[in-house]
Amino acid sequence: SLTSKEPIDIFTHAQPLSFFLTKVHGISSDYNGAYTMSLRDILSESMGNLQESCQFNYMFEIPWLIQQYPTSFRQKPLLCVHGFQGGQKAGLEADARKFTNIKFCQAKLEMPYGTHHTKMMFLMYDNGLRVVIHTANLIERDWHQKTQGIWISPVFPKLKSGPSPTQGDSPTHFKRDLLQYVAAYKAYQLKDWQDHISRHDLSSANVFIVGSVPGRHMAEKKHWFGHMKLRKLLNENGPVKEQASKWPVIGQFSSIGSLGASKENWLSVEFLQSLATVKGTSSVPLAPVEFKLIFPTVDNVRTSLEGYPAGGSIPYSINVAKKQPWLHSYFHQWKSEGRGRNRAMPHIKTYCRPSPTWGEAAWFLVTSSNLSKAAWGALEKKGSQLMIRSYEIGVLFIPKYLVENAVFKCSSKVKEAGQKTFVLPYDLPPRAYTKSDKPWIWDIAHKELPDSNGNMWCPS
Ligand SMILES: O=C(O)c1cnc2c(C(=O)O)cccc2c1O
Repeated sequence: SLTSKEPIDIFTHAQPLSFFLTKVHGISSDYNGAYTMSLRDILSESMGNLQESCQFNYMFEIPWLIQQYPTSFRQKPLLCVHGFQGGQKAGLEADARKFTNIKFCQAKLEMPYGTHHTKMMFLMYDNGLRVVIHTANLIERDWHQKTQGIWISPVFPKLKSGPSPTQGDSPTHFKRDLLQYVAAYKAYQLKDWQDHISRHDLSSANVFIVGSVPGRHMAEKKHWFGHMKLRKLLNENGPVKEQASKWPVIGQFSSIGSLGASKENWLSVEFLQSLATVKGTSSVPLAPVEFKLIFPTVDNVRTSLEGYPAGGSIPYSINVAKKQPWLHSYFHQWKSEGRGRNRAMPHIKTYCRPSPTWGEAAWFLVTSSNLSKAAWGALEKKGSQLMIRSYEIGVLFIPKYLVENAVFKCSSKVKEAGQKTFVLPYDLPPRAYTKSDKPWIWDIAHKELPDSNGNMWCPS
């Protein structure tokens, strides 16, 4: 049906949810059709006649990136927004030396241990502006055999009435929040893109922005970013208590930070309180809410398409893991039978609130944010300020802005999905670790069993 169609047809078929996974090399074409895109697809002529673009990301392979643009677009102005400093910054600029159309913007990172994780594209066409928010680095390995998530906006037409921060906003305040996010860089190289955004009509945007910007955010700013923005959005637009207060919460990610000596330090109180927020309250959930975490096992990585090298993009370090053994009892395996991606290791990060029967969801978030305080923020000074170290961005899907129901019908079984089904990246219910399963840790040896290429993992 859709496997041979142009990218724009794949895009249209996936409306209004517009949530995609990246195509994966080495799996059946049945799972690389509907609801999947490659970077070449996203940048293709069928999606729009590109004039200039802006790529926010963490890692860039410049020659490979340029190759993903159609030949006719490779000389168009391209701004790359990164967080690199010193030698890494010099290396990036050297790689782009021969591409005179490429400029750089170095995002300021004033908080120690912060990174520029945000993965977003601004695509300016001759007929409007498209925004893409996703989870993949701009390196070939991230688009080859991993599971990555992508949200693609409609083409936002130009406002007839000239630039406006408020005209052309959506019921989800997408324009206001995107401008607020970009403004936080305080970077002169982004001024033209801030102007482009303000000159367009984003009223058709049907998702909420959940971004993170480094800093100590206090007073009203405390709810502008990180998990406190999610708490505010769920307080205003989440499921009602009567319906979902007993529903589980799922977190799925590809890296983990230091979360403290026990769950109460951050995960099960501050963070879960935000994820479990229902409309009208954000007090600690009445009945304890089940929190299930999906993170690859050593065996998931070993038997993956890439083998142990997949673990090179799953940077959970032994020095962090050994401090939080309590965390591993929350863990579930990576399973994606429905999407044909059991062996395509996750670099996608998602959070959602499914029903106990697993066929519905009250909300779904796809984001660059892993399970870390650096990404989501940690409350300080008796909860009066939220300290965030990194730049992150994601989009929150709320049913009433997308379908005629109060909940999403959800499934990973892409072959059975109806038009209004939220097609998930992984199977529900999540499958718990077995007694012998261990979480993937990237900086210890794994040499009991060879991987799918017959190799062992011996990091030095
Ligand atoms: O997608 C990203 O933003 C991102 C950031 N950092 C890393 C690291 C690291 O920071 O050591 C190691 C391996 C993969 C990633 C990665 O994929």
